[in-house]
Amino acid sequence: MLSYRNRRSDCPEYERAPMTSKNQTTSAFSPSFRQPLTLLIPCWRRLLLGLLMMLITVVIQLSIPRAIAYFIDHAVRVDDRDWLSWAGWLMVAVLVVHAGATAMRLYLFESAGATMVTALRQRLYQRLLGQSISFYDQHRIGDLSNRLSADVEQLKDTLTMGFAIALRAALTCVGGAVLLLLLSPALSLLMLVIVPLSFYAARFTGKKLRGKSRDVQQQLADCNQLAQESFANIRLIHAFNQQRSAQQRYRQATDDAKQSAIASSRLLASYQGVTTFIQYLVLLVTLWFGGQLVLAQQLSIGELTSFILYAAMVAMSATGVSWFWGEWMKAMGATERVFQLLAQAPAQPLAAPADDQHTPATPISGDIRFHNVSFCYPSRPEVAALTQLNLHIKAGERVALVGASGAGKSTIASLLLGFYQPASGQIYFDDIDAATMPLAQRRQQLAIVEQEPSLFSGTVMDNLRFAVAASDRMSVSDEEIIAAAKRANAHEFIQRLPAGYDTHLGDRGLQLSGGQKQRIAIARAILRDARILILDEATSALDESNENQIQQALNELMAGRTTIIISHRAATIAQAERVVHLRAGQVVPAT
Ligand SMILES: Nc1ncnc2c1ncn2[C@@H]1O[C@H](COP(=O)(O)OP(=O)(O)OP(=O)(O)O)[C@@H](O)[C@H]1O
Repeated sequence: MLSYRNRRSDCPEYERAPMTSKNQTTSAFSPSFRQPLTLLIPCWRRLLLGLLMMLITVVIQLSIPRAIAYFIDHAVRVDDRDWLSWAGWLMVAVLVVHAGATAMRLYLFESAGATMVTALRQRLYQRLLGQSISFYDQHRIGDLSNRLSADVEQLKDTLTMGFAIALRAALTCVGGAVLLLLLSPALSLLMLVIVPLSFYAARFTGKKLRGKSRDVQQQLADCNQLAQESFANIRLIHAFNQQRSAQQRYRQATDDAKQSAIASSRLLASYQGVTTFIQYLVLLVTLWFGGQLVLAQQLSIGELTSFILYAAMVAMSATGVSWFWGEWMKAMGATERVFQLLAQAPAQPLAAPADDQHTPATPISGDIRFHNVSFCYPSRPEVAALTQLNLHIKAGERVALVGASGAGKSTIASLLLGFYQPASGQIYFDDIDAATMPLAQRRQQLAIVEQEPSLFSGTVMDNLRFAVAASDRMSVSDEEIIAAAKRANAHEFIQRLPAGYDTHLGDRGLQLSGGQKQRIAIARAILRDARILILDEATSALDESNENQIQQALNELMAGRTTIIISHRAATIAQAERVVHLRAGQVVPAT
């Protein structure tokens, strides 16, 4: 007899999902600069128009100091009131254009951000759905949902508004620098020394920020995971009086995240301090040196005024560009895992290819054969769940799988459903090697009633329709759904719900009892009308009063189908024509 301890497997080293897990906060994966920019492609029209608006505002902004210089040096010296009011109206008109272009620019960039973030979320969600079940065995749900929410949002802010602000700052910086050179090359040289300092400070801080931001994001994901787990297990927490310890764990996790966020803010604050100092230093030096030039009559007061305004503009824009560098680094650190996930190929052949979904399955009679199948779960490669298992279930046969907990009963169901692939050996459906069958087609032949059926938030009708929404029977009428519910003995209790079939089931279907959920699951299996039926502890939540009713429904469901019954209940096992005993991942030979 094999014991668990010596159930070591000859399973190959599984390829682990590359995404970092809880304790790995650093990753070798690093998105290129271009990668995030490709996300902007779907909204390029809006962005282009936004850039045009930005160009208008930059040109206006750059022309203001020159206009002021002209005003000081010429206009106020001539006593021409008509000219003054004409100039006033012109300025109002320019300001209106400036305000309009600013509003348009903001709207265009914000809406482009919303478009980008939606497209990214959809892509990421699709990628996640396409991963194998073993991927989910190895990743925490809280972590993944954080990628979809907080990480994506962070990228949006940087890529759209942040990018726009930086671009405007860069344009202003370059334009201002050219105008400064034209005004006074001597004074401009001073700027050449000081401005690069602010870029250097940005580069230095940016690198550090990237790492810190990645840590913050990971710690936030940890908090999210903790909260999700607590909410999902809220009954257990209350039953065991563990509210205080749950609170402590959450406090600890959020305090850790706070510490990292504070460290990040400290870095950012010091950087802001340094750049602000550089900014004002530029102004002071310009003022002092410019004053000398005015005294030497090499510069007019108007020119000095406009020079100072340009110098301030250039210094501020340089800070803006370098600020963006910091933000970019932060966003890259925070979203490394988003790009890691996007780069992760869907798990073929485990994932259902999209166009397979609608291809009708080649009908099979329901004959199943496991030939020398060995398997270990990718998250536990050191333990064999099945070892050289041989099992033949004839079409239409009703077989019960029994055995101690951990013997491998549910694993057989998971392999049939193609959640995992055998490490060695073959599974045949009607002599067709399952490995050669498109996964979606294989699944069309199977229906499962689980021990703890999952219900989605939505109406009862939605939850029933879910069984066939994307299968070979593309649509079913409400009447067919109600007929299935009647056959599953679910119709009566559904009718008693506040809005009948239109009653909204809460998160995870909490409003229903275990037995009611199982009847919904049976109705789903009836709707699927598959050749092979798997009942995984399907009657575990039934009391004696409704057991007979359910059993009737199940008998009708099982008629003419290959049925695999996984159960510990003698009454359920008695429904089988043959009982297969499993022990330590193998079939126990009949004595
Ligand atoms: N998702 C998983 N990841 C890693 N190991 C798993 C996973 N599911 C099951 N196992 C392990 O595989 C072995 C077989 O488990 P399986 O769930 O098939 O047993 P079972 O006979 O259905 O047990 P039970 O009657 O308790 O449901 C056990 O050692 C179990 O710990």
